[in-house]
Amino acid sequence: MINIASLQVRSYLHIDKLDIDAGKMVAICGPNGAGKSTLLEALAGYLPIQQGVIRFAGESLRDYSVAELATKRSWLPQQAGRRVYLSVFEQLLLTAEQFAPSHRQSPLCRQVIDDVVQRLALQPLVGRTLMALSGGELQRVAMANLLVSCDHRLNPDHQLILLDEPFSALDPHYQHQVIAVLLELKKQGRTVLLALHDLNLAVFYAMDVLLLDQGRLKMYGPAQQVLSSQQLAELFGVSMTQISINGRTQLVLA
Ligand SMILES: Nc1ncnc2c1ncn2[C@@H]1O[C@H](COP(=O)(O)OP(=O)(O)OP(=O)(O)O)[C@@H](O)[C@H]1O
Repeated sequence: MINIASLQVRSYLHIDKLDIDAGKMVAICGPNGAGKSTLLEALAGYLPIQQGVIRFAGESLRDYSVAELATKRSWLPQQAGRRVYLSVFEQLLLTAEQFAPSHRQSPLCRQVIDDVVQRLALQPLVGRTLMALSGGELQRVAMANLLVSCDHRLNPDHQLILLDEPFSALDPHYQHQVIAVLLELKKQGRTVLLALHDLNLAVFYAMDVLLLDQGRLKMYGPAQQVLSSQQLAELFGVSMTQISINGRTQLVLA
C-alpha cells in the first residue's frame, strides 16, 4: 500500500526503504524532532520530495492530482480547525458535501453526519461554534470531520488515514473511544498511520511501530519488539519495562 525508496524530505528525513501493507495500524514514534510530522506531511502529499519516491497503492505520490489524493486519504494535522467560525454541524456538512456534490445526496450526508456524531457521542457539541470549543472538544470534532471524509458511503475510494498526535488533548475515555473507531476502520481494510507519544497505547493495542530517530528509520515492527527496554533506554533515556496485565502488555517505569 505504501512503499518508500531512497526518500529525502526537507534535507532532514531520510528513509532508504519502507513497505507498509494495507490494513495496518502503525504508530509513528520517536523523540521530539525525530521527523514524525515530517513523514506524515510527506505521505499526505504536502511536502516536496527532494529525492526518492513514495508510492501509494502502486503509484508515485507525484502522479496523483490533489482531487484524487483527497478521495483516497484523510489527513488530520495537529491543532486542526482552531480558527474556523462555523458550527460543528456546519463544518461536518461542508466536509460531507465535498464528497456528495449532488443535492439529491443531501439526506445521505445528514445520515453519515448523524452516525459519526453518535459514534463519537458528540451530540452536546453539534450546535456549538468551533472557536468556542476546548482543545479536547476541538480534537474530537476534528476526528468526526475525518470520519465523515472517509465514510465509504460518501467516499468509496478511501484507503489511508494519517493522523498527527490525534489523542494529545483527549482524556483517557475519549482516547480509547477514538482508538476503537480507528480499529474498526482498520478491520475494514483501511491503513492507519498515527504519530504517537504515548508509547503505552501502541503496546497496549499491539500496533505496529515505526520508530524514528533524528530523521532516520530506526526500526519497524510489532510494538512489543520495537519498544524493548533497551531501545527505550537508548532513544529516550528512560528505564522502562514491559509487563503483562490480564493478557495485555503495558510499559511501566522501572
Ligand atoms: N517547516 C519546517 N521547516 C524546516 N524545518 C522544520 C519545519 N518543521 C519542522 N522542522 C524541523 O524538522 C525536524 C523534524 O520535525 P518534526 O516536526 O517532523 O518532528 P516530530 O518528530 O514530529 O517532533 P515532535 O515530537 O516534537 O512533534 C525538527 O528538527 C524540526 O525543527
